[in-house]
Amino acid sequence: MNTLFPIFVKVEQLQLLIVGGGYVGLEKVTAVLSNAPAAPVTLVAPEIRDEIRELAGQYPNLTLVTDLYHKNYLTGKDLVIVGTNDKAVNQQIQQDCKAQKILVNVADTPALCDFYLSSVVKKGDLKIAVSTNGKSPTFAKRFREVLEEILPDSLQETLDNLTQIRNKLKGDFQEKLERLNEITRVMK
Ligand SMILES: C[C@@]1(CC(=O)O)c2cc3[nH]c(cc4nc(cc5[nH]c(cc(n2)[C@H]1CCC(=O)O)[C@@](C)(CC(=O)O)[C@@H]5CCC(=O)O)C(CC(=O)O)=C4CCC(=O)O)c(CCC(=O)O)c3CC(=O)O
Ligand SMILES: NC(=O)C1=CN([C@@H]2O[C@H](COP(=O)(O)OP(=O)(O)OC[C@H]3O[C@@H](n4cnc5c(N)ncnc54)[C@H](O)[C@@H]3O)[C@@H](O)[C@H]2O)C=CC1
Repeated sequence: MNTLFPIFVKVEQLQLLIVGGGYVGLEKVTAVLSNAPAAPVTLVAPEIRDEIRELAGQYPNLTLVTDLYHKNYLTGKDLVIVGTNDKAVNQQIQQDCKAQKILVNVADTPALCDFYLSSVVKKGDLKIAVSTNGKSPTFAKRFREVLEEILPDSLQETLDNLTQIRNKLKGDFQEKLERLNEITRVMK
């Protein structure tokens, strides 16, 4: 059974730390910024890939720190993603986060993760997160591609129209709910 509880996080109002500046660091920072371009992100690692440095040029909210991890870097952080190539360091960071009740993801060790990243399908305001419970990230990626392909671009227009109707509808909650259910019945 997949017991993960999906939520959509307002990461733009949280402080995120990424530890590790290699391929995994790049993948994770790209995933975050492609969803939330203004999210405040700090990335710390002694060696940081050029692609990440280029991103920092594009995103003023991405702060790079060329240093080894130290517990002090957790101060003020809400979420941490760990992706160094040193298992012992990854484990230490996870323990430090748990001690401070900071939610942590250790990319290559599912057992040490409080949360997983997902494959994200985006069509305007519609966002669908795909999880395989850690079973196959590649399946999640492929399924994202399938959904992106089949969902029409006109979805945004539908959402905008529904928002207008939603804002115009008078009456109590129950009446509005019934009307909106009626209008969207065509989707079934
Ligand atoms: C548990 C989880 C924790 C987490 O990272 O949050 C995790 C763990 C691991 N990933 C590994 C490998 C790969 N990960 C990807 C890709 C993605 N991985 C992502 C999420 C997750 N990966 C979480 C579970 C998500 C779920 O439930 O499905 C995605 C969805 C989101 C993102 O990272 O942004 C993103 C696709 C984004 C997209 O394109 O849509 C690819 C493919 C590729 O890069 O093309 C490969 C190589 C092929 C393969 O192995 O499948 C390894 C082995 C490492 C090793 O061998 O050393 C582990 C560790 C382990 O499984 O033990
Ligand atoms: N979850 C996932 O999607 C995947 C996970 N992995 C695993 O993740 C790990 C990292 O992979 P890559 O990014 O490809 O490695 P990499 O070698 O490209 O980068 C490692 C990074 O960790 C940094 N680092 C090392 N010690 C550190 C410390 N004490 N403090 C801060 N930063 C430190 C290095 O400076 C470098 O930036 C590997 O163990 C790999 O097996 C690999 C592929 C996919």
